[in-house]
Formats: sequence, structure tokens, C-alpha cells
Amino acid sequence: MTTIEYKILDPRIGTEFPLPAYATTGSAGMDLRACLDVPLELNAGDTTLIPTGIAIHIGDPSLAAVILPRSGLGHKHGIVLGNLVGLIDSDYQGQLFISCWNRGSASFTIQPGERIAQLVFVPVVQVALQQVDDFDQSHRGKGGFGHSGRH
Ligand SMILES: O=c1ccn([C@H]2C[C@H](O)[C@@H](COP(=O)(O)OP(=O)(O)OP(=O)(O)O)O2)c(=O)[nH]1
Repeated sequence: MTTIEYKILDPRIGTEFPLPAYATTGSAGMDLRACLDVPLELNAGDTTLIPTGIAIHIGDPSLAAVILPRSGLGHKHGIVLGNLVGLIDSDYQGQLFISCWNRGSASFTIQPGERIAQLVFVPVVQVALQQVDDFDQSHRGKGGFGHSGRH
């Protein structure tokens, strides 16, 4: 298992609010909690930036992390991410923030310490781009956006 350094930026993390952790041995994501002082009402259509109270430093450029919505909150309450997916660079050392978007039609109150998103670590390949005038012809060529039909 890969080890990633993290910092606790709020004393409630690890005491009042549980540390980020995998819920089961098969979990792909660690739940991220809203590090709030008081409940925050997010009106329908509004977006707000929520602190998590933690910072990570991935360090290794062949890794990154993505912040993804929680399925239940997104499906049942319309609480998703304002940036759709949050990408955490391997050289980022600041606090993790969650852009929370209420895409639903009713206001939703986020409680301090509530699990509102999840953090997934992913492999990354950095490439060198090589400019050419022509590509070797592939079967698909320039066909895209439904070129191969629906079925
Ligand atoms: O949901 C997110 C997305 C990003 N970040 C942090 C980590 C990431 O490494 C940094 C920059 O993110 P990104 O590159 O997507 O933002 P940008 O708008 O392109 O800004 P920048 O100019 O800082 O790169 O912000 C978060 O805390 N939460």
C-alpha cells in the first residue's frame, strides 16, 4: 500500500470528526467531511467551497487524487460538485476544499463533520508530446462523436 503524507489543519479532525479512512477493505474512496463550525444551508442552485480541515502531499507525480461526489447525496439530494470532479495535483500541499453544488430543487443543510465527498487516488501518466505532420492511418481515423453508431 502506498503511503501519502497528510496534515491535520483543524483540531476537530481525529477527535470530533473521524480521520479520513477507507470504510471497508474494498472501498475505493476515503470519505471527506465538511469541516464546518455550524450547519450550512445550501440553497437550490447554489455552490459553496467547503474546507475539509486536511491537507495532503502526494509527492509522486505518477499519482493524483480526485474528489468525487457521494452517490447517495448526489442522487437523493442533488448534492454534487461545482467542478464536477476535483483534481488534486501531486505537488499540491494546501487544504483540500470541496466545491459543493446543490443541483437539486430544495435547500440542503450540510452538518459539521458530515461526509460530503470522497477522495480517490489514481495513477497518472505524464507524457512527452511529439509534433508530427501526419499520423499513421488508424481504423477509426477522425471519426468520433457517435461515428460508430448507437448500437
Ligand atoms: O476540488 C478541488 C480541486 C482542486 N483543489 C486543489 C488541489 C489542486 O491541486 C489545486 C488546483 O486545482 P486545479 O489545477 O484544478 O485548479 P485551477 O483552477 O486550474 O487553478 P490553479 O491555477 O491553481 O492550478 O486546488 C481542491 O482542493 N479541491
